[in-house]
Amino acid sequence: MGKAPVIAFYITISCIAFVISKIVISVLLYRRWKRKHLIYTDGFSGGKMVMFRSPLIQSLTSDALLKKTLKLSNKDIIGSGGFGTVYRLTVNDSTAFAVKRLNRGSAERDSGFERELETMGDIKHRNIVTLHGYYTAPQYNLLIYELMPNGSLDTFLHEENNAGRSLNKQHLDWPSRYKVAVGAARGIAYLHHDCIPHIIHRDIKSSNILLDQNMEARVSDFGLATLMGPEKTHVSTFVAGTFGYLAPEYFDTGRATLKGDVYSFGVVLLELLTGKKPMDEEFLEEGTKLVTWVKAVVQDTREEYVLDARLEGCPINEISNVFSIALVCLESEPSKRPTMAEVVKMLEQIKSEKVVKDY
Ligand SMILES: Nc1ncnc2c1ncn2[C@@H]1O[C@H](COP(=O)(O)OP(=O)(O)OP(=O)(O)O)[C@@H](O)[C@H]1O
Repeated sequence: MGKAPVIAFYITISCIAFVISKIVISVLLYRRWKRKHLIYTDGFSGGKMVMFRSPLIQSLTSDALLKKTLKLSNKDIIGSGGFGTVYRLTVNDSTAFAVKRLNRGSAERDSGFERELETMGDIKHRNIVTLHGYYTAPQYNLLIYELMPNGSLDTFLHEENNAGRSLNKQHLDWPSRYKVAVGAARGIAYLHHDCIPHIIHRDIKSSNILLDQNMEARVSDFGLATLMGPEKTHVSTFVAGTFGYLAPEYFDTGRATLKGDVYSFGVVLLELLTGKKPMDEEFLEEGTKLVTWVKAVVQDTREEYVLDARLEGCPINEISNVFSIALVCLESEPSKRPTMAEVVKMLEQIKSEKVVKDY
C-alpha cells in the first residue's frame, strides 16, 4: 500500500475520533446541565421554565409551579420598576417567590440571555437575592427570585416621609441601618471580588437593596442592566444606572466600572445617614442633589445638620465614621475611592476611632 492512502486513513480516523469526542463531551455537558436544572415546557404558550435545582425547588411539584406562575395577575403585584413588574408568587403555605416580568421576550433577546441567567443563578451569598429560575416565552420573560418579606430599603427609609404618614413599618434605628450598610457592602464586594468574572452591578441604589426576614440586606438586580441592554427599557436611567446614584465620570465615559458602584454605594450610605432621597424634591427646587448638599454642609463641619432627625441620640462617633466612609466613596476622582473590599473592612471597624484616617 502506498503512503497516500495510509495518510488519508489516519486523517479520516482522526476526524471521526474528533467528531465523536465532541459529541460525547456535548452530551456529558448537557446531562450535567440537566442534573442541575428542572425544565418544564408549556405546550400551550410555547414557553419554557428552567429552575435551578436546590432542596427548596425539588420539594415543589413542577406542574403547580408552572401553572401558578402563568396565572399571576394584577392582584399579585408587589412593585414595579424600570425593567418591569414584580409579582408575589405563593406556591404553598410555606413557599413564595418574587417574580419579575421583563417586557422583553425570547423573540427579541440575544443568545447571551440564558447564559447570563445561568451565571446569575450560580451566585449564592447571604447578602445577595437568589435567582431560583426563569421562564422564557416569545413575548416576555420572567425571573423567579427569592421573596424578600421586608421589601426594599428605599421603602423603609422614604415612604414614611413621602406619604407624610406612618406606613405601619418599624422605624429603622441606627443599629439596623448599620447592619444594612455592612450587609449590602459585603454583597457588592462579593460580586466585585469573589465572582469570576467579576461582576459590576451598575445600578446600586436603595430600591435594589432588599431586606430579608431578619432585616439583613440583600442586593438584588445585579446583572439586569447588562441583561436588558441599556437603551432598551430603563426609564429611570440615563444609560444604565439611576440618576442621583451615578458617578460623575459616567456622564463623560458612559462606562460602568467597579469604582462607579463604589460611588453609588456612597450615595446609599448618605441615604441611611440623612434619611433623604438622592433626588429629593427639596434638592431639585434648589438645583442641587443629596451628594452636593451633604458635601457642602460637611465642609462647614456641620454633620449633625444633615443627619436624619430620627437618628438623634445615636452614637455620634459611629455615625461620623460612616459619614467619612461615605465621603471617601463619593470622591470625584475614581482612583481616590476605596474598593468595596476596603469599604467592608472600614465599616466592620466602625466601632473603633477614625476608620478612614489610614486610607
Ligand atoms: N425579591 C423581591 N422580594 C420582595 N420584593 C421585591 C423583590 N424584588 C423586587 N421587589 C419589590 O418590587 C419593587 C420593584 O422592584 P424593581 O427591581 O422592579 O424596581 P426598582 O428597583 O424599584 O427600580 P429599577 O427597575 O429602576 O431598578 C421593589 O422596590 C421591591 O419593593
